[in-house]
Amino acid sequence: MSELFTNKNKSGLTRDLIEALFPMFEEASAGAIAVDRETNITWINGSYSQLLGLGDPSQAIGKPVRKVIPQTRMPEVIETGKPLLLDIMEHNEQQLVVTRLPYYDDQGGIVGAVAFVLYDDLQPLTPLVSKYRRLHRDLAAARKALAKKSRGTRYSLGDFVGGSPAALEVKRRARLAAGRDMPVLLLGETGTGKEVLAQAIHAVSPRADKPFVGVNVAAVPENLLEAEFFGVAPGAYTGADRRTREGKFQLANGGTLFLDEVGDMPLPLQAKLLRALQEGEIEALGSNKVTTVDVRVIAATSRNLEAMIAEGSFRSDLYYRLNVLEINIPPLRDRLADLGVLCEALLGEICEGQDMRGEITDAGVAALGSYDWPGNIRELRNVLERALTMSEDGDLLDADAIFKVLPRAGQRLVSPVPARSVRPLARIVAEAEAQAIEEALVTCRGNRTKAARLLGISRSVLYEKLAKLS
Ligand SMILES: Nc1ncnc2c1ncn2[C@@H]1O[C@H](COP(=O)(O)OP(=O)(O)OP(=O)(O)O)[C@@H](O)[C@H]1O
Repeated sequence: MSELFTNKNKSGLTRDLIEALFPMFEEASAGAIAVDRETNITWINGSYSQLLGLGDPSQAIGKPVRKVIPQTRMPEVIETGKPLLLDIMEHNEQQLVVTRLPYYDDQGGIVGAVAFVLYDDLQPLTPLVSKYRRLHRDLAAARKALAKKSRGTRYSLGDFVGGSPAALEVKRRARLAAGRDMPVLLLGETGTGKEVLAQAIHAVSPRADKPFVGVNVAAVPENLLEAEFFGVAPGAYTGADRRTREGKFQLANGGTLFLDEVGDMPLPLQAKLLRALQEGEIEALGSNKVTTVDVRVIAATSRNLEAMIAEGSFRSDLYYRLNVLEINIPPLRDRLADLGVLCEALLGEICEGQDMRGEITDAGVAALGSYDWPGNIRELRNVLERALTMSEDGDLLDADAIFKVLPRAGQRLVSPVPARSVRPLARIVAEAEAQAIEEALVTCRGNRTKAARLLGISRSVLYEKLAKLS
């Protein structure tokens, strides 16, 4: 086998192949040309000279190929002895797909090169080129998503949509917070974007390439909170788990810890949290070893912490520790000017990857402005999603489409169930539950603790159900 590839045989094989394939290539290609060792043209066929606008092909013979085709890479093929199997060459604003091959004498020395123009128009390659572009785009999007994921965040400051003076002030303060390594307290009703903002602050802070770890205080049962925050030493609980379990503080080490619904933290744990923040030290449950942690805390709440301090349910020293830089996120009803851009962004998100247009008329936006949005932007997203689902007008939402789904005082939205239709019981129960939760949240203006009480369930069960719903 290896003798086949000695220089002599290789050159013989190449010549044989060239002789056999040449007429076929010449016929099928849009042009062909040959040069000698000095890169002077020795032959050019009629179609190539026509393509190059030469008129009489014989005029080109003997001329250096670069004089006739300035962009050619034939000299490179002669110099390296390596073929250029696929290349795109520009000539007179035209893009030509070319292949260039060296050819040898019987001693294996290069005597020249031959080139074929495979396509003089990229049209036949359009499916390939667009597939390549699409893959390239997908790759860039996947890389971006991966980078965000490895930081632990999904949002950046651009995701906090809004151009009203109130929204711009929020973004200004968020940028300020990002540049300073200090605790931040985010205040705002449910669904106003506290988590969006916390992630965005982390993503533009010097800790961006370190973890972002979030914990929703209200969603964790009270007896598990300490372990959730500070971890568990091996053997802390008799029997079962003998491994170390890291808490959120350890997981966030070097990065940012987001304490959502910090107002729901029980008093005994508030004291431990204060110590962790003051000393930068934590103690895992069942351990007597103190570990140092370096964590930047961003806390958020929809509750009135000052009123809680007055009634004795929140420690004032913890409040001052958390509230070094405060950002108040206004409710949607106080920045209705942002409805238009928010609709555009949310409809874009909802329709992404689906065959839906998702647009809203000015009258549709004005209709949204008639409501007071206790669930804020989360509720706006739900309303738009529902309007699109029920839309009969090619996904263009007008005022009628909005009024059909907009909750009204005393009349909550009921999904249109065709009369007498029988559906699986589990689905009916799930829908009734979702509706009851929504009603409770609206009645309590988004206050989840009150809503849970109204529904007769614990806060953590309510959070579990909300997580499933979203
Ligand atoms: N300014 C904004 N621009 C675009 N989307 C937003 C904005 N604010 C919130 N959202 C969207 O609204 C939803 C709720 O946001 P987020 O979870 O950040 O609110 P929150 O204030 O933390 O709510 P909660 O207090 O109930 O946890 C998310 O889907 C988020 O993407």
